[in-house]
Amino acid sequence: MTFNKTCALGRALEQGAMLERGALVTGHLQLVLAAAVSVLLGWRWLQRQARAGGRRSPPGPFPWPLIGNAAQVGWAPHLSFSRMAERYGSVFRLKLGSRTVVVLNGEEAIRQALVRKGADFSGRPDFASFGVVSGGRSLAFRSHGDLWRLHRKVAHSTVRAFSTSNLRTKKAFEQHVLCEMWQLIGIFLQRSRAGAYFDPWMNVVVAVANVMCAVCFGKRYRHDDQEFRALLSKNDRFGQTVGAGSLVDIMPWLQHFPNPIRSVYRDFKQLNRDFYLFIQEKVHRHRQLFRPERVRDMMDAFILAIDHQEVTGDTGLKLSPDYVESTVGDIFGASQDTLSTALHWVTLYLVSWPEVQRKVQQEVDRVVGRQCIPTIEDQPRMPYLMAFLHEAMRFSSFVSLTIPHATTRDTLLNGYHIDKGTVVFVNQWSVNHDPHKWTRPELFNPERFLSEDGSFNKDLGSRVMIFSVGRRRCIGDELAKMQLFLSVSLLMHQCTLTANPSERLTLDFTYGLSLKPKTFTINVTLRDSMEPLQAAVQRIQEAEAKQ
Ligand code: HEM
Repeated sequence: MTFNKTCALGRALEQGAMLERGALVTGHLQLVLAAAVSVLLGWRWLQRQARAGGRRSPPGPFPWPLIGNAAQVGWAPHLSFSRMAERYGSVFRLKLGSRTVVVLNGEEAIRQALVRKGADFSGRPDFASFGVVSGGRSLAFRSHGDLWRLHRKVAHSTVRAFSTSNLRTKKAFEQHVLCEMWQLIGIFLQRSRAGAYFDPWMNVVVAVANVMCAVCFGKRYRHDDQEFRALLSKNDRFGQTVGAGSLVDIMPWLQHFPNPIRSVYRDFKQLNRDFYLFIQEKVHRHRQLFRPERVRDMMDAFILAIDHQEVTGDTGLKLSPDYVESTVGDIFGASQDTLSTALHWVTLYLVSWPEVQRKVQQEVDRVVGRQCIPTIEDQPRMPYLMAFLHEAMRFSSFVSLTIPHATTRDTLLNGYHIDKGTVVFVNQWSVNHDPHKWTRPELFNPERFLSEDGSFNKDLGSRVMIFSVGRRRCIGDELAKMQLFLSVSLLMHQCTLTANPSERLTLDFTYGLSLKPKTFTINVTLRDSMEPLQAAVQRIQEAEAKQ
């Protein structure tokens, strides 16, 4: 027994000594490894410097092997980047996994890169996830080149032709918004019966998507259509995969063994397939009923331009027929996610600051009256509403970082050398919250956009950066502003929104390509009669029935 004990003790001591020796050896090994890694990094840095001909690359934090600076980016990359910019300057460099990333902060650096050096910064990274969107023919996620230029021209002119190009198209678009807002308000009132509070998110998404469905392929869906809701409910997962700082593309080795990132990417591929099939089915039916002399909607316009007129670019390149699907997919996807997120933030701000809501209602009543309904022509006479919408976009900066860019050639920015193919993150949030440009940017204050005479300060409004700038600037900015103006003016003319007193309202968000507010509930009451709105919708429906 004793022997055994001694033996056991002896073995334990021996094991202890071995462990200690092991620890010593491991300690030495760690030192040797650390030294080797440092030498390797130093050598690679020297090589890079030599390749850059001694030119300076942007400063930045020390990158760790394998993950680089991924741990420093955290849950809200735009906030981390703004903090890093205070230390390293408005142009700095990071390593995310295997990729070098240059981050641009503040208006000067961003305009310098995207506008003055637009050709050098208009590429997209060769990320695997970008190749999955719209069957690999996405306008938004593919890199620059002649085909992209032609694609963008066709898409941009068609979007304008069905929304903002003249008063007739504006009126046609306005009617789609009017019908959807009438439906949405009806549902809000139903869900608010007996003083109930409800989460407005999914109804807002369906209403916004329905406007784009009507414009793109002349169809709308019921709010309780489960298939449509399931399709739209995947917006978050899309944005989390393609948003700047997502781990899917910067650590491709994570795809080789089971882990949450691999599941996210598999989900992403599936949701892109589902979305593409949804659009493909609509295009198929449209092609069967297509008549060139009767262009019914945006989809017909793309079929006409791509299949029949075979538009060509300067270099003679053509878009193949499957660009109809990818273009409609891009426009439908890009618009419904961003616009529903914008309306969700607007709703949150209206219930968070009831005095702002009252001012909007007073202005709408003064300009429109209670017997008519707001129209797009009322916009110039509603400076407070315009100020509120611009403050909502500035304060939320809900597309905090644009879709990632990439350099198209070796280039110089602020005296720093940047290699061709470098990933570039554009921090729009830093522009909208720059304390040197905005007084107390952390406060929500629509009045900042009003001049002394009470008019809307357009110059200041144009300094809010949410649609990006330069060659990749959003092609739907005018449509988006028009839809937001019409939706909010109609909502405020008809209803009062109230926060749930048993809930603590928070301005926190979930990160992705667009920042989403956390769930909140509201109650909606009718201000007086819905008759003028009802009558306007009836007139539209009767006119449609006659066609
Ligand atoms: C409030 C609403 C919207 C916001 C905040 C917004 C914002 C943006 C941003 C930040 C980009 C990326 C620009 C860059 O990478 O530098 C973008 C691209 C794009 N947006 Fe929008 N967008 C909105 C609505 C729309 C709408 C309504 C449409 C379509 C009708 C649309 C279509 C597109 C397209 C096609 C691109 C890709 C452009 C390209 O890569 O060349 N967006 N948008």
